[in-house]
Amino acid sequence: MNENVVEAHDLAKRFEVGGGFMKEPKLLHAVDGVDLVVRKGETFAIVGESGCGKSTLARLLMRLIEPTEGTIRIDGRDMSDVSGRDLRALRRDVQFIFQDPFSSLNPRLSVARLVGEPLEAHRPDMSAKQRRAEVARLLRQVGLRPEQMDRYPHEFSGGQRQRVGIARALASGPKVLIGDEPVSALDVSVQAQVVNLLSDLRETLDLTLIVIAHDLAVIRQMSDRVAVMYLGRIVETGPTDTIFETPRHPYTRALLSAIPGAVASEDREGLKGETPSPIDPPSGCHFRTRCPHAIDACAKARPPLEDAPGDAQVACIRWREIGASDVAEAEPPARTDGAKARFELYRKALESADNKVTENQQETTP
Ligand SMILES: Nc1ncnc2c1ncn2[C@@H]1O[C@H](COP(=O)(O)OP(=O)(O)OP(=O)(O)O)[C@@H](O)[C@H]1O
Repeated sequence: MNENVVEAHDLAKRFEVGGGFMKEPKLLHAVDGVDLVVRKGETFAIVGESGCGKSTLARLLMRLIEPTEGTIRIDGRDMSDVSGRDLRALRRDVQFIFQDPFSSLNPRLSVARLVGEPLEAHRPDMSAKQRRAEVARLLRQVGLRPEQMDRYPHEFSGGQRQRVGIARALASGPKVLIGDEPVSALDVSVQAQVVNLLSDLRETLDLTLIVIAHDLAVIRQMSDRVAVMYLGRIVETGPTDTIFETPRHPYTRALLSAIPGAVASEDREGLKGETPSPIDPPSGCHFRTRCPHAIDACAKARPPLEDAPGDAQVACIRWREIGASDVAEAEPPARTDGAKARFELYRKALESADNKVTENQQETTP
C-alpha cells in the first residue's frame, strides 16, 4: 500500500448558486484549491468554523460529489474522474461515519439488515448464513453482542447506534474511515467510548481515520495531524501537538483561543467580525479582513502553504514576523479564563469517562 493513503492536489469545488430567470448564477467557492496528504494509519483531523468547507472536502474525497478542479488519489490510484467499477472500489475503500446515528440508520431495518446490506453489495458471493456470521463478527468488533442483531435502531442507546453505524461502515473492509462529527451528537461520556473504539479499530484493522470536527478537545485527543480550514482553504496543517502548542496562523490562534464548540458563542471574542461570504471571498489571503496582522500585501496574492518548524505548514506571509509565541495576542482579553476552564472541564470529563470504560463495560440497552 502507498504510504500516503489520500492525496488531494489543488482540489476545488464551486457550487452555482442563486441562478434563475434572467439571472446569472454566482459561484460559491466551497473548497478552494486544497492540497492534502493523509498518511497510512494516522488519524487526520479537519477543523474550522461552520461553512468553511469541511463536509464538502469530505464528500469530494469520497467522490460523492465531483470536483470542479484538482486531483484525488486514494492509495495511489487517481480517483478524480472514476466511474463504474473503479468508483465501487473507492466506495469499498473509503467509508463514512455519520454524525447522527439516529437519522443515518433506517429505523425499519434490523441491525442484521443494516450491517448486512453493504455486505450484500460488496461481497455478493456470501450465502445468507455466511452473511449472518459476518454481521455477528462485525458487531463483536464494535463492542456489541451478536444476539442484538435482530433488534431495531430505536432499541439502542445513542452510543450503541453509533457502533451499529461503524459496523456498517466496516462491512466493506475499508482502508479509510471518514467521520463527519462522529461523536458530537453523543453524550460526553459516550463520546470517549466511541473515540476509544475508533482508535482501537484503527490499530487492529490498520485503518486510516479522517475526522471532521469543530470540537477541539476531541481533535486534540484523537488526531495525529490537523488541517485548519478557513473559507475553503487550508491555512495551517501539521502534527496535532505542533498546531495546538505553537499555532502560527492568526486564524488558528484565534480558533484555539476561542475554542468553538466548547464555549458559548458570547465568549468567542478571539474572532472579530463575520466570516466573509464564500461567494465573494476577499482577494489574497481570505482571512485578512479579520486578521490583526494584515498588511496591504495580504490583499495582493494568495499566500502559499510554507514549511514551518515542527513539520507544520502555514499559509501566511507574515508567520515568521508574528512568531509562534504570540498566541496571547489573539486571545480574548476578558473571558479567557472562563473559556479555558470550560475547555479543561470538558477535557477532564472525556478523560475520566475514558478511565471508567473497560472492555465489557459499555452502555446497556435501555
Ligand atoms: N450543494 C451545495 N450547493 C450550494 N452550496 C453549498 C452546497 N453544499 C455546501 N455549500 C456551501 O459550501 C460552503 C461550505 O459548506 P460545508 O458544508 O462544506 O461547510 P462545513 O465546514 O462542513 O460546515 P458545517 O460545519 O456547518 O457542516 C457553505 O457556504 C455551504 O453553504
